[in-house]
Amino acid sequence: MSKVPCKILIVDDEEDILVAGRLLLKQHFATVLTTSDPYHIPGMLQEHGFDVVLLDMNYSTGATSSKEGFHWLRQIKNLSPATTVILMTAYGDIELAVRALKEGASDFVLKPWQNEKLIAILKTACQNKIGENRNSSTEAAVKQNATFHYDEFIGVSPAMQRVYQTIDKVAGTDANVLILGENGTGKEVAARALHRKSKRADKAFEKVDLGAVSETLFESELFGHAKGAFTDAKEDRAGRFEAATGGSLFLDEIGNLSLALQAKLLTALQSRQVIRLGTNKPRPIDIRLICATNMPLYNMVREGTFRQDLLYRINTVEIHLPPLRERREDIELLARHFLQVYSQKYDRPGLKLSESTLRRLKDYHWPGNIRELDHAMERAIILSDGSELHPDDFYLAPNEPSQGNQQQQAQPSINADEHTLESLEKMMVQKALVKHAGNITHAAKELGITRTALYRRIEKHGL
Ligand SMILES: Nc1ncnc2c1ncn2[C@@H]1O[C@H](COP(=O)(O)OP(=O)(O)OP(=O)(O)O)[C@@H](O)[C@H]1O
Repeated sequence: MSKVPCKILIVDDEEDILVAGRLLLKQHFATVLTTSDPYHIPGMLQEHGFDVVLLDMNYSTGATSSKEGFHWLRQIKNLSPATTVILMTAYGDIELAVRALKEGASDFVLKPWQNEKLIAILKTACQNKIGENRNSSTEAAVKQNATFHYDEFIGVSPAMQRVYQTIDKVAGTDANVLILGENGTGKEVAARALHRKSKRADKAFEKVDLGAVSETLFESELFGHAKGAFTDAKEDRAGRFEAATGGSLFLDEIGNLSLALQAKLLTALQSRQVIRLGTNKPRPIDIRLICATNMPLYNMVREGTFRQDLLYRINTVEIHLPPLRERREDIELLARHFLQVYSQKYDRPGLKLSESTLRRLKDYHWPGNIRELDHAMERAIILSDGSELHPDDFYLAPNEPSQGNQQQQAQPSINADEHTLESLEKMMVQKALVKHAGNITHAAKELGITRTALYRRIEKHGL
């Protein structure tokens, strides 16, 4: 009996179902893969480009609300619109199944299934696919599909799927969210996604970089001031809390706040009101608070540099953004995304990544995470010649046994006796660039020189 040339994925958290399904379907269809972890769906879709996904509706033990099934149904339709989804539901879930059909599922089977019926449903689905795919394989369509996006995130790794699901769950609530992750992992992207998916989406998203607000301006910046409250206060001004009314307030770099300012922020959050400097009128605040930091807040609480009560106020829900080196399956997707963006920007159509470049990018430890990959791709595209990017076009530091940028990386020490002034300067510049993942502003700040002076030195030393 010849098998139907169709690729099927079965997703169910019960191993017995997967084994039974695989044994049955392999007799009739060319490719049958299974997974018990729905977080692997996006990665598997990208790799194999399935024609049909047979999807269970409930996952966490005992869950029967089918919420998860709907989440994964939407993910599949978003990532790979050409893939047919057939749902598996228990008897009694018919209403849910009907809702799922409206949301894009093609059909449903009742569990426990009848073998002939399941095969018939899948054959019909596959035959329809074969008709549709005569000219283009689903795999190619999936690979070319630029919609491996969740909001503005690119990434199919299970680690990122967990992040997307948390954002989906929490966005509709007013819970305070704390986003943790190394530099450049996408904390601001996550904060904006939370806002866009919330019921506050049509109101302001106010971002305050607490690392850049001075002690003296903190209160006026956050709570506002009245005319004449201090020398430069020429007129009444609302602070960021008020500006964010009805919307979201994103406090970035919250780990950089001094203890004195932490106390002021906590008071405002506890009382849910602010008082503009130079006035005594409390104004109620109506904001959704999102905070972010790359600092180890829990350690800081232990060391006494971050208030525990403030931490508990801001961390109702925590989102941890994994470093890029812990989700290597996303590197190629991101690299291709930036290739597309910058080859368009710099008018280099048709530019490709060589196989050896891809290998190098996937092996690298990316201490500056996605921001570093973004900059590395842009720089390589600007500096490269020819139609392909090669490993030499990238300025990447040697891989270190790094734990990333949350703890300071061990930098090779420099023995001044062994070098000339010139070579020392080159090494210092190099070291600062690596530490700050090519970020000129930060590297210049660390070196105590201006950005222009740093650019001059980069050019001088051919870096
Ligand atoms: N998953 C992703 N897909 C595509 N682009 C991303 C993703 N994550 C981050 N980026 C991009 O990487 C850059 C850094 O992201 P972002 O500013 O959100 O990081 P961050 O964690 O807030 O960094 P920092 O701690 O330095 O403020 C941005 O240009 C952002 O658009």
